Amino acid sequence: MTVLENIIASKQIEVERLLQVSIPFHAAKQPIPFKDTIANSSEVQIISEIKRASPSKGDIRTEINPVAQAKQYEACGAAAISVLTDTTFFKGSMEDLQAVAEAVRIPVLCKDFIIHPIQIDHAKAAGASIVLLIVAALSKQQLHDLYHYAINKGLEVICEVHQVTELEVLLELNPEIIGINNRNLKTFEVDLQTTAKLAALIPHRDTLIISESGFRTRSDAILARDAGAEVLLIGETLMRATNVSKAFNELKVAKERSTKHAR
Ligand SMILES: O=P(O)(O)OC[C@@H](O)[C@@H](O)c1c[nH]c2ccccc12
Repeated sequence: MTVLENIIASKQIEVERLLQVSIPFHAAKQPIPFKDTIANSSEVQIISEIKRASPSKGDIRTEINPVAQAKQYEACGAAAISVLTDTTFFKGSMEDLQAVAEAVRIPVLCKDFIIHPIQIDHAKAAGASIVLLIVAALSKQQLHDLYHYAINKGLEVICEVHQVTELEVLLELNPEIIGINNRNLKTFEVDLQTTAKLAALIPHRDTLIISESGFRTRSDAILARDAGAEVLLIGETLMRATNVSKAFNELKVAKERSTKHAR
């Protein structure tokens, strides 16, 4: 069994449980726009992640105060905050997301392995503005159904791909936002070239491309920018940083790139 298969099996049990209980959250705020705020910026934007632990890295910072960390991200100029809400594998929770969403004025992404609409209901009720759908974790039908379910709830959706075959399935949906994960969720291998490889196959100029995972240095950020990413999703490097704003600014690059790379 791959890690992804393992996680999905645990999500199936979690969904059974969620279907038995009433939703414990009632977000006061409406979703906050994300994609439309990116277009006018002159810099590559950053989605900063609250990630206490992961199956690939083990404990990162389990004791973190997610609200204090998120407020630092917001002060740095993050475009959005991603909160890992899976407990079993990432030591996060929907309570983390709810606390963060209440404390910041920027959109919050529910970072989880969504396989059922009930998870989208919980994410929205906890205050998420964006949800993630991982193409590798879903059938084509599930992907279509969950995508439209979330959009109809007024949420924005980041559809995540890692392989060409996943991208081909996804493009039929004509999604507004595509997340290219540089990390293979089945092997945990990270290859920053994944973004360039897949971005070159995305035909619509107005599709927002987010490059996800593995960013440590400024040259990593430049590589993704030159491949066509307008947003970077960064977790571990910011979680481990002793000086968050210094680490953030290191990874913040101008949008401008040489014309030979332009899509
Ligand atoms: O910590 P990193 O390498 O900066 O990665 C962040 C983010 O991209 C990663 O957490 C992630 C991307 N897609 C996911 C899907 C599920 C869980 C986690 C992820």
